[in-house]
Amino acid sequence: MKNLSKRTAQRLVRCYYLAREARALGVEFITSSKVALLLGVDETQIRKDMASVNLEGVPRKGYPVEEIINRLEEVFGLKKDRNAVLVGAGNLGRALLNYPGFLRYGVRIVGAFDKDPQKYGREVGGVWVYPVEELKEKAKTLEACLGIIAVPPREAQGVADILVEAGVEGIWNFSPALIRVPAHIALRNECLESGLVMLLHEMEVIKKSLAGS
Ligand SMILES: NC(=O)c1ccc[n+]([C@@H]2O[C@H](COP(=O)([O-])OP(=O)(O)OC[C@H]3O[C@@H](n4cnc5c(N)ncnc54)[C@H](O)[C@@H]3O)[C@@H](O)[C@H]2O)c1
Repeated sequence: MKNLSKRTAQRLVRCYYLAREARALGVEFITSSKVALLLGVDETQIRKDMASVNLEGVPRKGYPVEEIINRLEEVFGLKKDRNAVLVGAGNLGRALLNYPGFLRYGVRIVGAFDKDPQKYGREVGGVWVYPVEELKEKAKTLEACLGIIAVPPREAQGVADILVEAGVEGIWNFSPALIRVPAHIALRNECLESGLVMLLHEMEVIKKSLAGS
């Protein structure tokens, strides 16, 4: 299988959620036209996307929902168990530590770190919070391959550098800082604030166009 383009991967992630929803409703097959309609994309594109991960439909029935889920979990590497460490046990960090949903993707947060003595030396969501000075060593012993950053933006690059030294393979950055990592590290910047700014901007644009019409 060739490497997926970013766009194909994004569409397939949405197909994956759709298939899970369908399974929860007891649906066994889903047609490309239904997927296309629900995702708001062209049907031919959906067939191409499915074919790119070797998924084939059954004539007059569609794609087997269970097969979509299994195949995409394989493609996205969701069948592996992975340990993660979280840095910054503040408001957002605590919410992430208390969220059990990452386990569904094989991701277990096995340790948290903070620089504030009021925050470390206790458990949050069943995860022990250590002083950040122990991050590099502990992330190694805890065999963490994923680092989650929930510190203020000015601290994010320093934390990312330590995570890289600790040997993580991926960083999930929730701070708005644009951090830099070496090419062999996967990086995802999850800036909720910029999503909010885009939404507010869209609201303004819609309002203006309605006022002008
Ligand atoms: N709270 C939210 O809903 C939210 C939403 C979107 C984005 N964010 C972003 O997430 C980050 C955290 O936000 P928050 O609201 O949780 O802030 P917060 O101030 O509540 O928590 C930040 C935590 O990081 C710790 N910290 C600071 N520097 C550190 C370092 N070098 N090493 C280890 N720990 C360190 C602090 O002691 C604190 O516990 C920010 O970058 C923020 O912009 C937060």
